[in-house]
Amino acid sequence: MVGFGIMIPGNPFVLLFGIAGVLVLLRVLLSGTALLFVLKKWWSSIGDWFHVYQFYKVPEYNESFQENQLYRRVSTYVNSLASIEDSNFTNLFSAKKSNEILIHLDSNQTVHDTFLGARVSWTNEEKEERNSCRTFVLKVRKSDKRRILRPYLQHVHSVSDDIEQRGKEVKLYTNTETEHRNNGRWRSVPFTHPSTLDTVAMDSDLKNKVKSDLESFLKSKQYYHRLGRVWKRSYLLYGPSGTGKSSFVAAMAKFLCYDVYDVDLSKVSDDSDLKMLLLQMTNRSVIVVEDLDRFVSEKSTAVSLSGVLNFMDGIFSCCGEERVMVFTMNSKEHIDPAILRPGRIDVHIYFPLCDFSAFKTLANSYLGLKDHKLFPQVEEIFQTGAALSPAEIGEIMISNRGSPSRALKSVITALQTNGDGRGSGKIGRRLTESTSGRSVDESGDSSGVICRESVHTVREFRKLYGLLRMKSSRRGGTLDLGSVEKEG
Ligand SMILES: Nc1ncnc2c1ncn2[C@@H]1O[C@H](COP(=O)(O)OP(=O)(O)OP(=O)(O)O)[C@@H](O)[C@H]1O
Ligand SMILES: [Mg+2]
Repeated sequence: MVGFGIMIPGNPFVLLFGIAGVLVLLRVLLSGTALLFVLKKWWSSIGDWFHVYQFYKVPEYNESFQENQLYRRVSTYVNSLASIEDSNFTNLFSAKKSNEILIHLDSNQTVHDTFLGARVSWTNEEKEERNSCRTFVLKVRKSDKRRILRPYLQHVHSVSDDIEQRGKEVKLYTNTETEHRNNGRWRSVPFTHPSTLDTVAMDSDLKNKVKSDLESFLKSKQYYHRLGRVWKRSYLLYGPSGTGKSSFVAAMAKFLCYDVYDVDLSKVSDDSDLKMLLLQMTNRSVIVVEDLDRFVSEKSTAVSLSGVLNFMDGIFSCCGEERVMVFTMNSKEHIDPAILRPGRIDVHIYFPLCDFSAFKTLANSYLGLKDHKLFPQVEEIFQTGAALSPAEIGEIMISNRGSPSRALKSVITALQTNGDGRGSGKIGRRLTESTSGRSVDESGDSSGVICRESVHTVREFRKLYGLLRMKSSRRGGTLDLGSVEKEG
């Protein structure tokens, strides 16, 4: 009889070699199959039986609903780990550079990391419940925690700093409805508005003043702190529709390299909701409230006037630093004087309809024209008081960009038919004023924006623009050089 059996080699080395060979063969066969994944999971659970772990939570918001900066850093760090590719669920996004793909950890997924020989893991916890915020949970072996925790968190900090510096992308935040308040009220998209301070047509003196005002603001941390003031500055941009207010806000944010928070008052449920939104904004940001006059006069928001005033300079607005607040409106006429009272909004900038000088700037940028035989005719029409908004003129130029002569003729026709009288009295309004009690230039140089209290500066400025009569605006008590010119 011939028996079947497994031949066991007598030499132990041959035996070991054989076992190793079988394991390698198994590994090769199993790689890429679900079985390997299950085995790995078992192996890690067996490891977990032998260790005691410490868990650290990093929530997105702190108990006062302010953004936890560490959460943002951890998120940047975790999404940069190579091991994220081993996670079961990830989100893929196209990056700013068109051929780059970004991988982001999906909710409730875990990613592993090693540091100084210790193995740690991060889980991106996201609960379905209302009002619960997103949290990263760090898992560290108790035996490793004393040795690695501090240096590891420092490592997370410096890596995320590095990444953020390399690819700082300015973001535009918009507030969501109250019902969607999970994970905070702000949603962000990359801020890609094409406007810059160079592309906005406005009086070059005025533009330079605003530029130097912003520059001096950026350098004034110590100055504001010495005065016991919050390091923030507010601007009111007002003027007819299509004169470049929104474009200028975008240009300011780009110039400062700050994120933009665009507050939609129609989506704010009440005054305390507005405070909450303010608390959830980060530092180094431009906070914009567009069309404030409309919301206040039409009462198309649930926010009260006192809610708006508190937002501007109340105690809650002091919870952040290095912030620029910008309010836009079409006219100051129907606005409550409390909003315009001196000191409430630091700088007021008027955006006028197009005059001949602004027209030339637009013709240069839209049509590449420095001069043209039709320019004298255009100038003549402007002198009769005809005016259109830069948006209207820009539109005509864009649609006729193939033929500069046709574009200019169309502008002339539009000025003759639609622009009659709209521009009268506008020239003197291309001014800025400050109600903060300080010249914009912190060195005390009065060449900056006008201060309400600094009467000499105001007079000099008025002389400069040929405005000899001075009058306070009817209700606000704020200097409004534009209305003087208009009425005078
Ligand atoms: N001063 C300007 N210089 C260059 N382009 C301008 C200027 N004003 C307006 N435009 C162009 O017109 C369009 C509309 O401008 P924008 O939205 O900034 O006006 P606005 O003052 O905010 O108007 P509204 O009061 O209706 O919100 C933009 O595409 C912008 O490029
Ligand atoms: Mg606008």
